[in-house]
Amino acid sequence: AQDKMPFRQHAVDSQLEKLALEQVVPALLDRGFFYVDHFLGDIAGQTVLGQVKRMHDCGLLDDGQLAGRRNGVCRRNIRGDKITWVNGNERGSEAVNFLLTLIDKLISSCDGLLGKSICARSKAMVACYPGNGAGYVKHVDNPNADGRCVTCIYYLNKNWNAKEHGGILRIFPEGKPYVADVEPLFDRLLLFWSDRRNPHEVQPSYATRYAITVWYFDSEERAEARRKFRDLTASTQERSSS
Ligand SMILES: O=C(O)CCC(=O)Nc1cc2ccccc2cn1
Ligand SMILES: [Mn+2]
Repeated sequence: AQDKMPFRQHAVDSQLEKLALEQVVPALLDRGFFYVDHFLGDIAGQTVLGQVKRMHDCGLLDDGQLAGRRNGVCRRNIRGDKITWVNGNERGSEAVNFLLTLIDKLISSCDGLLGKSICARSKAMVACYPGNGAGYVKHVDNPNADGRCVTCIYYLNKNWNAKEHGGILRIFPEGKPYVADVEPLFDRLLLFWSDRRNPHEVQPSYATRYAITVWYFDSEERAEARRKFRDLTASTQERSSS
C-alpha cells in the first residue's frame, strides 16, 4: 500500500512517472526512440556494472547464438557479442534486478498511452562486445510480429569515447531522413520500437562494451504469435506423422 512505502520510494515512482509521461511517451510516438542519461545514478549504476563484470569474469557470457546458425560462417562478423540471460533472482544479480524493477515501473507508467497493451517482458540479456572490432550487423529486432514491441537497452560503459572505441548503436528510423547515433554511455537507458520502424546496427567496438537488454511484449501481438506458432508446430507434426 502506498502509505507503507518510505517517502523516497514515492519520490522515485513519481519521478519515473514524470519521465514516462513527459519524455518517453512523446518521443516514442514522435520519433520512435528515446534515451535518458543518469537513469540509476552513479552508485547504483556502478553496482550493476560490477555484477556484470563478475558474470564476464566467471565466463558466464558465452558467444551470442545466432538463430538459424549457419555452420562454417564465422559468427564473429555477423554478431560478435557474448551473452547470458538473467531473470534477476540469481545470486549476484540483485542490482540487475533493481534496474529491471525501475524499467518495469517506467514502462508501466507509459502503458495505455503507447497504443499498445504491454503485459510482459523477456528476461534480461546481458551482452558484452569484447572489443576485438566485433559489432552487430544491421537488423530489426522483431521483423515478423513475434510480440516484442519495445526494446530497452541499459548501457554500462564508463569513459566511452566513440572516436576511439567505436561501438555506436546506429538506428535507421524507417522513413526518416536521418540516422540516430547512440553512444553506449554508462548509466544511459535507450528505448525504441522493436519492429521494422527501427533497423539498427552496432558498429565495430574496440573496447569492452557492456549492455543489458529487455524486450517488452504487446499482449495481443504475443497471443497471436503464440497461436501461429502452435498451429505451425501442429501442422508440421501432422505432415511428419502422415
Ligand atoms: O548493444 C546494442 O546497442 C544493441 C545490440 C543489439 O541490437 N542486440 C540484439 C541482440 C539480439 C539477440 C537475440 C535476438 C535478437 C537480438 C537483436 N538485437
Ligand atoms: Mn537489436
